[in-house]
Amino acid sequence: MGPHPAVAAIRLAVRRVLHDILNDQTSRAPAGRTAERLPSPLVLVACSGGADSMALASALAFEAPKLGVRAGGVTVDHGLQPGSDLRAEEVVVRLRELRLDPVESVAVTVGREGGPEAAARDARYAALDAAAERHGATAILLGHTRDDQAETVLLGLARGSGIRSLSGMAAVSGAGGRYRRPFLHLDRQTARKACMVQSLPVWDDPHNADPAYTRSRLRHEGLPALEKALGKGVVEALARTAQLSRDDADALDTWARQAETSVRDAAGLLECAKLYALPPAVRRRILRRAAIEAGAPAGALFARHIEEVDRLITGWRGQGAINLPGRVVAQRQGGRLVIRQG
Ligand SMILES: Nc1ncnc2c1ncn2[C@@H]1O[C@H](COP(=O)(O)OP(=O)(O)OP(=O)(O)O)[C@@H](O)[C@H]1O
Repeated sequence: MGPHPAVAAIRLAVRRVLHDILNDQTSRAPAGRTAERLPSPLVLVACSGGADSMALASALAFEAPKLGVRAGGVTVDHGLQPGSDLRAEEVVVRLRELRLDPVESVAVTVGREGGPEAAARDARYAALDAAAERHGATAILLGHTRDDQAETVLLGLARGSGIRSLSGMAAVSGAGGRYRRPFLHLDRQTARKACMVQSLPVWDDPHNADPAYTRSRLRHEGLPALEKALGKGVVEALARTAQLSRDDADALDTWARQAETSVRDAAGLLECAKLYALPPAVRRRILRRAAIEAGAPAGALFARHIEEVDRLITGWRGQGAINLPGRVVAQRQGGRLVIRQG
């Protein structure tokens, strides 16, 4: 008898990603080095001890040896709750029980910038990056599920900042494609079930149920209300929206990069008449890139800033300079758009 369907599903998802990692390694290898002669790659699982990442750890532990991949694990102690260090040690024990090696717990200090969720995320990714460097890991697996993806799309929708923010999380991201999300097409229930049938103890993060956090409210109130109103398929539809939006956003980014050279004059200044002729989605991307290049921090540059700069092109009536974050100033001068740090 084969494994339980939930266990089969998590293993298949991880197997596919391990194959991708091995293929990438082969295609990047110097000419003449065959797969047999390449060092066995190390893949780490980022594990909070929650159901999603415990399921991921168990599937990695099962699949990696069969493919000649070394498998390890990292848990990050955010230090946000009393006893979080003990819990991290427990996660370490559970990962070792799965025969992952190396396994480590990393303590981080969470700052305040961008709010509690963003600050914890920044600290976590910095620690995971450092762990990957320290151990020479080829990839780090994250346990984000289809449900997490649906939540991310809704958060992007509420921000109202275009299809890039609707495109959610990428299956592959980070420096050199370091981060992989094998469960992005799998629902949270499957991961939880896989832990249950394998008798894997899981830890439920109290933050996940804390209504003080936006994502938690969305998970426990927003999405259930949407499912009630629109039907059960809404999570899947939102995740599909993410994929379609990502493809569209990538295409528009490419278009904007190509168009950018043709709207600059010999001195490299942006020509307003040529910008005017472009579709708004392409033009706004060029304006955003120009503002970031001039020194505006990407995270502080909102759609309303770009819309204002855009009006210098499409709604010109002699208005003055526009102030952007990072002391960047955009102004129209003799048919040219000048964006620079003031
Ligand atoms: N403290 C942590 N240490 C290591 N990795 C983490 C930690 N917290 C989150 N991660 C990684 O990020 C992924 C997403 O975490 P997040 O807390 O957003 O989602 P989740 O649905 O609660 O996941 P999980 O059930 O695995 O805790 C996790 O699956 C895990 O891979």
